[in-house]
Amino acid sequence: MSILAYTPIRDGQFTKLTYELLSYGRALADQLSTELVALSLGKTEEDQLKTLAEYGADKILHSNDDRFEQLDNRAFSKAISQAAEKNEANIVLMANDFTGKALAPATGVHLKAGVVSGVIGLPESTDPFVVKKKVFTGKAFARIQVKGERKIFTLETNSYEITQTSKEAAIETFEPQLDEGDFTTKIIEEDKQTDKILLTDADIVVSGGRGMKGPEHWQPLEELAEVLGAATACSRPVSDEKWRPEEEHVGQTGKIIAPNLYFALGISGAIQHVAGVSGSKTIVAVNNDPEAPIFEVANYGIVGDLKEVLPNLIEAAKAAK
Ligand SMILES: Cc1cc2nc3c(=O)[nH]c(=O)nc-3n(C[C@H](O)[C@H](O)[C@H](O)COP(=O)(O)OP(=O)(O)OC[C@H]3O[C@@H](n4cnc5c(N)ncnc54)[C@H](O)[C@@H]3O)c2cc1C
Repeated sequence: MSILAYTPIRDGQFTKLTYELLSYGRALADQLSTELVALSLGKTEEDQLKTLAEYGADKILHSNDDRFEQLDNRAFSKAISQAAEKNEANIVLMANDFTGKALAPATGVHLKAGVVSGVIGLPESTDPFVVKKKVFTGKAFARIQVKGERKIFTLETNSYEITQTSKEAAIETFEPQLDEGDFTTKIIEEDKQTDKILLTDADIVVSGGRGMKGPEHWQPLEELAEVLGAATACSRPVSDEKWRPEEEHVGQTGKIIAPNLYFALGISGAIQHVAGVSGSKTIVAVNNDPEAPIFEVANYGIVGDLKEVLPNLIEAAKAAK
């Protein structure tokens, strides 16, 4: 038996979540006294592939097939299943990003595996096999027993510490058996909305709420984002009022994000907003109301008026650079 971790590549790089996934996979493999196999599909530089070992992989499988250039649910899930079968992997790990969310159910069908999405830690027990995930927009936990022999877990962002080692591992070529009919998706044209940092990929996000008082006051928020190399976001009323574009809206009905650092500026912290940002590693809130609910979820809170606090934050960020 082994554990297979599917490690998606984006713009030629593995993401932070990939390294969290491998660190998690390493700990799970140690717990089960088995080996961790990393699988990469599509063109990837050897230097990048080698990093997979540094974060815990015992073996790296790589397919250089051009056809893996864009995500295709059918072809990718079939390839992952074949890799799992070839390596007798009873556990398949994926990131709980758009790739894992798309591929885990289809791979589950191929492998007849039990699928749990958004797992937040190592199994609480392995006999029976019980994993934990957040439910009800992060207000409660569920412990889920997976009964089947084969299991697929997608790991929630920011739920496992990255551990780097000086390990090395062999890179093996993997050639899945796929025919043209397995590639069902063809991207004809890409029309990028913005060349700014993508909100869902951003490491740092600076977000504004109704406390910003109007679209004409957004310049300092954008300046802070620029100094920090951050993406900008907003609460729902802000996008409803057209102060900011709809694609910046985060929360239950907007984008779900999990950056390393989230600034909530003039955001009250309503449950529907927090549902979209609670996966953030660190939340910094600025609000002039000390009773604002955002302070219940914030790691750092500043009680004060944004007119005074924001220029100081910008200066501090510039100084830190
Ligand atoms: C079904 C449903 C789905 C929803 N989905 C979402 C969602 O996806 N995302 C979302 O964001 N909301 C969502 N909402 C709305 C949500 O309930 C809140 O109404 C909304 O998040 C509040 O936005 P806000 O914090 O920007 O505004 P407010 O609640 O008005 O808060 C503004 C905050 O700014 C502070 N403030 C004011 N002036 C200053 C100042 N000068 N300096 C510092 N602080 C100041 C105030 O103290 C206050 O805490 C949803 C609601 C429903 C019913």
